[in-house]
Amino acid sequence: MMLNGISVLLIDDEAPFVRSLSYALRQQGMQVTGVHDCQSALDALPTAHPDIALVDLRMPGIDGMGTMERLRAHSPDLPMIMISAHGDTRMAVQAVKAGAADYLTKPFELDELLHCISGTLDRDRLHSEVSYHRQRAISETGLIGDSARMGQLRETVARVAASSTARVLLFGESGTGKALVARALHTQSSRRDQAFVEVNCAALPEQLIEAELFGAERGAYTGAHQKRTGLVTLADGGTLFLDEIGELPLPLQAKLLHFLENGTYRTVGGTKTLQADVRVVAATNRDLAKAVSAGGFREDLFYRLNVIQIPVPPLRERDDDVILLAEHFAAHYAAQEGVSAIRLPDPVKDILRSHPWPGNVRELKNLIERLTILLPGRDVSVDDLPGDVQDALPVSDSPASDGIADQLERAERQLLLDALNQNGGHKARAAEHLGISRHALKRRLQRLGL
Ligand SMILES: Nc1ncnc2c1ncn2[C@@H]1O[C@H](COP(=O)(O)OP(=O)(O)OP(=O)(O)O)[C@@H](O)[C@H]1O
Repeated sequence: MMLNGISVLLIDDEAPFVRSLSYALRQQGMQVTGVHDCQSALDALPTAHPDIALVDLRMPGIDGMGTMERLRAHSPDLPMIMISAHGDTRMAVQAVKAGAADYLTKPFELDELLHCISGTLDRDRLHSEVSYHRQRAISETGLIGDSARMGQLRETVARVAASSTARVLLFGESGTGKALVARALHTQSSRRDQAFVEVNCAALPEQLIEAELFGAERGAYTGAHQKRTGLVTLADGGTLFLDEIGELPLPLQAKLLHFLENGTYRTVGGTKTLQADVRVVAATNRDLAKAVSAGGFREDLFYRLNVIQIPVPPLRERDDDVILLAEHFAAHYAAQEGVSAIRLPDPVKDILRSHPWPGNVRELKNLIERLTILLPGRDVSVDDLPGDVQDALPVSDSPASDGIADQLERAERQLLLDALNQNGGHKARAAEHLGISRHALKRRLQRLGL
C-alpha cells in the first residue's frame, strides 16, 4: 500500500508529539492535519478529507473514546487508530471493540505506525469508494445554469421535492449533475434535516454492497471485523440516493425491491427484521427500459423506482451555461488553490461552446481545475486545451495540418494533462500513473511549457 498522498488527521493534546509526528509523516509524503482536541478535529473534517485518523486516548475534556464517537457520527467510514499511553492497554482494547481499527502504545517506532496505517487502509480500500461518494455529496450543493433546460429542471425539482415520499428516477448522461439534483431534491423537501446518503451501486462487489446498504453483523463475511451500520439505517428519516442503479447486481435488486415494498430489511448475518423510512432517489446513465427487456434489470423494481422520471440534460443542450459554469469553476478553483483565476478569452469561449462535452459538467470542471493549476492567473490559449476539445474549432479556423513532431507533442501534452487530471493535479501520483519518475514528469511539463 502506497502511503504517499494519504491524508492523516492526528488528534493529540501534546503539542510536541503532534509536531514531531506530523513532521515524520510528512517526510513520508503524507498530508497531515494535526489538532489538539475533539472540536478542532471535527472542524478540520470538511477541509482535510482524512483517509485515516490517529486519536490519542487520553485527552482532557472529550477523551479519545468520545472523539471517536463524534468523528464516526460525521464520517462513518473514517478508519481510526487509537494511540494509548503505557498502562492504558485495557482502554485501547475497549476502543477497538467499539470500532477503532487498531491501536498503538506510546512510545512506538515510526515503522510500526506506518505498518499499522497501511494495514488498516488496505482493509478499508473497498469501502473508501463509498466514503468518497459521501464526501462529495456533503461538499457540493447548488445547481448553476440559467438556460431554459436548467430552468425547467429547477421547477421540476421544486415540485417533486414537495412530496417527500414519491420515488424519483433521474436519468441522463454521466457527469450531468444527477447527484446534485438528488441532493437538491433532499434539501428542498421536508426531510432536509435528516441524512442524505449517497451510494454508488457500481463501486462495490455484490457482497459488500449488500453489507454497505443494509449493514452486517460482526463476522458475517470474510473481512467483517466489526459490525457495520447499513446506509439504509443511516438514511432513516432522510433520503437514500442510489447512483448507477442500473449496475446493481440482480440478487440485490430483489432485496432492494423487498425493502421498497415493505420498508423492512435484514442485516447480512442478522436475524431481526428492521425498519427504515427513507425516500429513494435513483439515478442511471443507462437506458433502464432496455436493460429490463435484455433481462439485466428487474421489471418490477423498475416500476417501483420509476414513479417520477426527471431527465437531466447534457451540457451541450444548455446554451451558454457552459461559459457560466466555466467561470464559476475558475473562481472556485482559484479560491481553493489560493491563486488568481484563469482568464478565458473569446476564441477559447467559442471552442468551449462548440465542444460536445461527452463527459458533461464533470469534464468541464476537471478541465478548469487542471488549467487553474497549470496556468494560474493567466489567459488560457487555444493550445492549452486538450486535443479533443480543440477539435471543436470550426473547420475554417483550424490551423494548417501539423507535421509529425507537432502531432507527437500534442499527444504527449494530452497524455500528461489526462494523467494530471485523473490524479486531481497531484504530480507524484500522475507520474506513477504514467510509469515515469516525478523528475521526468516535471521536465516534460516544463518542455511543453505547461
Ligand atoms: N449545474 C451544475 N452546477 C454546478 N456544478 C455542477 C452542475 N452539474 C454538475 N456539477 C458538478 O459536476 C460534477 C459531476 O456532477 P454529478 O456527480 O452530479 O454528475 P452525475 O450525473 O451524478 O454523474 P455520474 O452519472 O457519472 O455519477 C460534480 O462535481 C458536480 O458538482
